[in-house]
Amino acid sequence: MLEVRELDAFYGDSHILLGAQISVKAGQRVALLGRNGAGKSTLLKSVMNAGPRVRGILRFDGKDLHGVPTHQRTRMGLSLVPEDRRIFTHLTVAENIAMARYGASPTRPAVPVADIIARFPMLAPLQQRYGGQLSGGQQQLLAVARAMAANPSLLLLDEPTEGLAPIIVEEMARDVVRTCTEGNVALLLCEQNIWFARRCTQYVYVIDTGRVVFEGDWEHFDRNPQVQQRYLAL
Ligand SMILES: Nc1ncnc2c1ncn2[C@@H]1O[C@H](COP(=O)(O)OP(=O)(O)OP(=O)(O)O)[C@@H](O)[C@H]1O
Repeated sequence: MLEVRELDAFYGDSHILLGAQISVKAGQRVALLGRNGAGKSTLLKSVMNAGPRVRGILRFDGKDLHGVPTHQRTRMGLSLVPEDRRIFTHLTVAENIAMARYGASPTRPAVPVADIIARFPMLAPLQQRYGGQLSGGQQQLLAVARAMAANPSLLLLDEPTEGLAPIIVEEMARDVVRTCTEGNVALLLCEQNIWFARRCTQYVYVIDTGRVVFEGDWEHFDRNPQVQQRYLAL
């Protein structure tokens, strides 16, 4: 489904990704781990055409993504929750979720708000509350719920647990796994929280200074403590 090969990414003259290679299969849930500044967000943004200039192979469902604008990538089934959430603070929770219809297409209609709320139970009592009145954790859940309302086939999540209380992290892990599994939605998750990444995904990539330095399932990851110490400081 997503194929990234020999991907270079640049901000101006800064060369951030150096030949990065990852792939995500339909319905597969994949973690991308790495230290601060390793290039995780840059990779997600490259997939969405949301900032860096890129060179290399970038394909989604067999289609070359070069030159495809961001809104079109959303209509193809890609949905990104960026690190800063981008919640509309002056709209209610229900209205924020309903905004997903602007990314919909005839072949990929938005999921009704009520269906999304049913999948994210913590949002049910908050439906009429304004985005700006939510806690950080509630805002993050809302951002994930809104991304799912766009009916993606691949969800890109950028460090959703940053700064969240453990109880919300657990709730989010449950909601993410359930909604991805029920809808056969693939996941590409950038994380520093290994517990959450392990709970949500089946396969792991580790990235360091713009290069993929490890890939494998979690068992393989556990058998390589040197990778964890060297690249993740675990
Ligand atoms: N808009 C930008 N312009 C210039 N350089 C940038 C920009 N965004 C990120 N960078 C640089 O690119 C490198 C990779 O950043 P990136 O955000 O991809 O890392 P990350 O692995 O997601 O880290 P974190 O976990 O801290 O979010 C860093 O050195 C960062 O300073």
